[in-house]
This record gives sequence, C-alpha cells and structure tokens, in this order.
Amino acid sequence: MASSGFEGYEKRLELVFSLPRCGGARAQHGLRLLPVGALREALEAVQCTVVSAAGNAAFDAYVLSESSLFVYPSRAILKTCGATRLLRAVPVLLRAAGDELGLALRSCRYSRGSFLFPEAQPFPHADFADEVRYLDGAVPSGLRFRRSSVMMPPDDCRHRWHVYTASTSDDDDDHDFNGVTHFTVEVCMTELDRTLARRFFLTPRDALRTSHATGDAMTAASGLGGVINPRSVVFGYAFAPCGYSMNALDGACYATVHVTPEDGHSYASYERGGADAGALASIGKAVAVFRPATVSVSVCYGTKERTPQAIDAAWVWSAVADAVEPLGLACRSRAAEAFPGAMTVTYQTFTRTPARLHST
Ligand SMILES: C[S@+](CC[C@H](N)C(=O)[O-])C[C@H]1O[C@@H](n2cnc3c(N)ncnc32)[C@H](O)[C@@H]1O
Repeated sequence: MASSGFEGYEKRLELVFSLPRCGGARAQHGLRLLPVGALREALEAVQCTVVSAAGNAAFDAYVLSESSLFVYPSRAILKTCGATRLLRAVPVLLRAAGDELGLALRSCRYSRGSFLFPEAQPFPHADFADEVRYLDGAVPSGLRFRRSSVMMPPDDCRHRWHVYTASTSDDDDDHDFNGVTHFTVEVCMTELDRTLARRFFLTPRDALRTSHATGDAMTAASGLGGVINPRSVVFGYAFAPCGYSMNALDGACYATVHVTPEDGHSYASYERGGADAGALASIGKAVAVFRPATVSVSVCYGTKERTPQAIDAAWVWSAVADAVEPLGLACRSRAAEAFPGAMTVTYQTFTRTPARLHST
C-alpha cells in the first residue's frame, strides 16, 4: 500500500481469444479450461490473490485481494487496483492460453482512469506511454490494428481516461455475447459521502462473521443489492478494517463493485459488462449508493449494427447524463472515440453541483 493511501482506481485488461471452430471441449469452454496453476501464476505476476470464486454456465468470476477477474470461454477480464502490476499478466496468460489450449489472442483492450497516487505505481503503470510500449511489445504482431488515446476533459488533468486497444481485425466478432451489441460500463467515483462510506468499515459484531458474510451484509445495508439485476447471484467480500468487493453473475452478464472507503482518498467503482442498453440506467442507482462529489463514466460498446437505430455516442451520453444528473451532479465534459475491433468508447465526467455541495 502506498504510504499516502490506497489507490482505488483500477487498471482493467480485457483479452479476447479465437476459439477453435472444430467443436469439442476447447471450443465450448475455451479459457475456462485453463489450469488453476496458470491463473495463479498470472495473479502472482500481478501481485494479488483470489479471495472467492464462483461460476455459472457462461463464465467464472473471482473476487481478488485487489478487485476482480472474469473468465469466459474466449475472454478474460482482469481488473486490479492498488499498486498491482496488472500488465505483467499479459505474457503469462498468452503463454498459458497458447500452450495449454492452443488459443490465439484476437484482441486486447486496456483502460484506466488517472491514479490518485501515480508516484506509487510500479513500472510500467506510472506513465501511460510506458504502458503502451509494454503492451505493444507483449501482444502478438498479428494484432496490427492498434490505437491508444488519452481521453481528457479540458482543464482537468485529474480525470483522464486512458485506452489502449489492439486487434487482429477492424470488425467485432463476438462469441461470448452471441454477436449482440453489448455494453461495458465503468463508473469511477471519488470523494464519497462520508456517512455512506462508513458502511464499508467493519464493526465489532463483524468479528463473529466471515468476510463473505460481512460482505453480503454490506451489500444489503448499502443498497447495492438494488443496483444489480435481482436474479443475479452475488458474492460480497469485506476487508479488514475496511473495504469491500463484490461480483454479481447474471447469465452472461457480470457486475462488480469495489469500495475504498477511507476518508481523504475514498473511491468506489461500479462496472457492468455483457449487458444491454438497460445497464446505463443502473448507473444512477450505483451513484446514489455513494453520493460522490466526482463521477466519471466510460461506456464501451460494439458498433456492429449499421441500421438507422444503431447506437451512437450522443445517445449514450444522453442516457448516462439522464442517469447521473438527477442526483445533483452536472456533466463537465464528454468525449467519444472509435477503436479497432469496431468499438466506440464514450467518456463523461460529472461533479457535484454547488447546491448539493452545501446541502450535504
Ligand atoms: C480491495 S478493496 C477495493 C479496491 C477497489 N479498486 C476500489 O474500488 O476501491 C480496497 C479496500 O480494501 C482495503 N483493504 C484492506 N485489506 C486489504 C488487502 N489485503 N488488500 C487490498 N485491500 C485491502 C483497502 O484499504 C481499501 O479500502
């Protein structure tokens, strides 16, 4: 942990592999057949550990000591916070997927916000240019469609969104979500309401419960249970003396929430993946749980549909603003960019409006 405080802002990596077309177990289960030892080796390189594991018919979900890992047949999503070395997992996972399963990488996406404590980040994470160089060297040369970008609000260097993508093609070819347009929503919140953040500290009576039971109690008491789809299966975990992580599984969709409640560097994140456009409305419910002073929202979606009804960035911006602004937050900036793999990334920042500032 940094002497200055815990870095809540996560680094997020998504690797997508081509599945064999010939059928069989490898085509059906793909990365889910990776030996436990291979995942352990990848997490050791990152410097985090598994604290709980679950799975359903579509994917496996792990709560980590620093955030979460999701493994679909063709897709691995690894999200880690603190001073973890996330990108060190890339060569380990590529080697294991190739050697153990014969799977080749089809696309890579890396994203993160601006760290609260950049000086505490290990190489290559202290500098986005180093991260891009590291990724360029780690992904196979066949991923020749590459792009990196820092999406930045004007006059605000604290809330930048860093995105790197590399892909074998410019098309979106999706196995895990049946080719349907799906959204990945990432919400980063800072300066949480102090009273609400206190719900994520252990109390004396938690000494009698497991970290999982306390995590589940925090899910219920905080209102987070109402943010996710009620049919989801939810796994909460409470850290000592404070901190919370949760994964929720709902068919092929996941939701994940992580909370760093310490005053002075409080942070919470809400992410929903594999979801339809309805996921955008849930952003407001997540923000209401924490009442943060600043919120940034990134939405990544495929642009496969070329119909007149196809989703465009203006529609996403508006849906996100409709979810967040009624909570007393005003949109300060917005951006959208297209990336290889036929996806669009939108990014918006919001800050608490002065009226709200005085009322809390
Ligand atoms: C892992 S959790 C969630 C991190 C997440 N990225 C977030 O949104 O804040 C981090 C919180 O748990 C606390 N914590 C306590 N023990 C920890 C441990 N062994 N590893 C990581 N975090 C721990 C940290 O101080 C922090 O409040």
